[in-house]
Amino acid sequence: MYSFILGNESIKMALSVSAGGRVWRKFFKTFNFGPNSALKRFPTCTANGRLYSSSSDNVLVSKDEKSGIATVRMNNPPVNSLNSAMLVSLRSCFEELENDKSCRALILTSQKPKVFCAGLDILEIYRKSPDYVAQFWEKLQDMWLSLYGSRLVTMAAINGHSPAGGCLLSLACDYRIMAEGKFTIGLNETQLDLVAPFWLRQTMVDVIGYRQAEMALMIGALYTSNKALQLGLVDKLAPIEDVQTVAEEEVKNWLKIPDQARAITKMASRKPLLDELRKRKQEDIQTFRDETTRESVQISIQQYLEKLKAK
Ligand SMILES: CCCCC/C=C\CCCC/C=C/C(=O)SCCNC(=O)CCNC(=O)[C@H](O)C(C)(C)COP(=O)(O)OP(=O)(O)OC[C@H]1O[C@@H](n2cnc3c(N)ncnc32)[C@H](O)[C@@H]1OP(=O)(O)O
Repeated sequence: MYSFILGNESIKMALSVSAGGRVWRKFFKTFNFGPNSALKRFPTCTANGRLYSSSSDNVLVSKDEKSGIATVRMNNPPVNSLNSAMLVSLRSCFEELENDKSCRALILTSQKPKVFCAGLDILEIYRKSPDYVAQFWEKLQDMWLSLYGSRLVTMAAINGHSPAGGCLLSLACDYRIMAEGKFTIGLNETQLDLVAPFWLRQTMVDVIGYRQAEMALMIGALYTSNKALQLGLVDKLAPIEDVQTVAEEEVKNWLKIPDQARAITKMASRKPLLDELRKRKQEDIQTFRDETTRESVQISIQQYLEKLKAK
């Protein structure tokens, strides 16, 4: 019964051979997984289970065939900022791993230690047309839906700074291990005169609780690793050179839990937010487009860029 969750077809197969099939059937009927749900997609992986077709090298993927643990390394120098190409590569990589029946877990990390991800590429929202920023935002939504809604064990191995969109990626994972030291993490959007969208704010609330999230979001706080651990924003700290090894050990513990029960439990708790974004996708795109192209916001972004360059 507790076989891999590969998509709708294998779930149906598992149900038909299972004595407890009725229970699971009722579960899936009750939760009515939507069209983008990882649990509904049909697997398309090749015979050897590898289908990593990214045409660029901004995302590097390696997979241990024995354990089924894939490591996804962001590789967009100098700071892994999330531009359109990066968002598309990440999404396609997450989806390919999702559909790879031999993959059970994903570790997300940076190829360049000291910076996990600097967040959205600010240049993608600076003096761009409304249509361009709308398309950019949709790419972010789609990437997030694929990571947050993944059946896999997802672990962020945060080997450096992780502001804004870096924190968004981390919060979309199941567990976060961060490098000790001077590195920071948080949702600092308000410092750029931006407002984090409802789905991102909600993940912060879900992870650190209402009061702390409300405060952190309002002041756009960036926390050191120690403070982030104290708040529960990350789950564990490790010396920077050990972050990957600690992540692999932690994943192995998680993989002792039967995949199906773990993934269904995860989906049951994440489905409301996934559905809410799917339902309000266009409204969310419009808000982003209208907000970011406002002249006052463009001036704030320009000032922020100048501050970054002058650093
Ligand atoms: C309901 C309302 C809806 C409205 C919604 C509106 C907005 C929603 C936003 C939602 C979510 C996400 C937002 C974001 O992610 S915004 C981006 C925020 N990111 C940051 O604030 C981080 C900025 N970067 C840094 O703090 C540092 O670069 C660092 C990550 C700590 C790394 O430091 P260091 O290693 O010293 O590198 P440098 O600072 O020297 O940077 C190297 C070059 O990279 C450029 N850079 C850095 N970050 C970015 C970025 N995010 N985008 C574009 N470019 C970036 C930096 O300027 C340097 O360029 P140079 O070499 O040409 O000088």
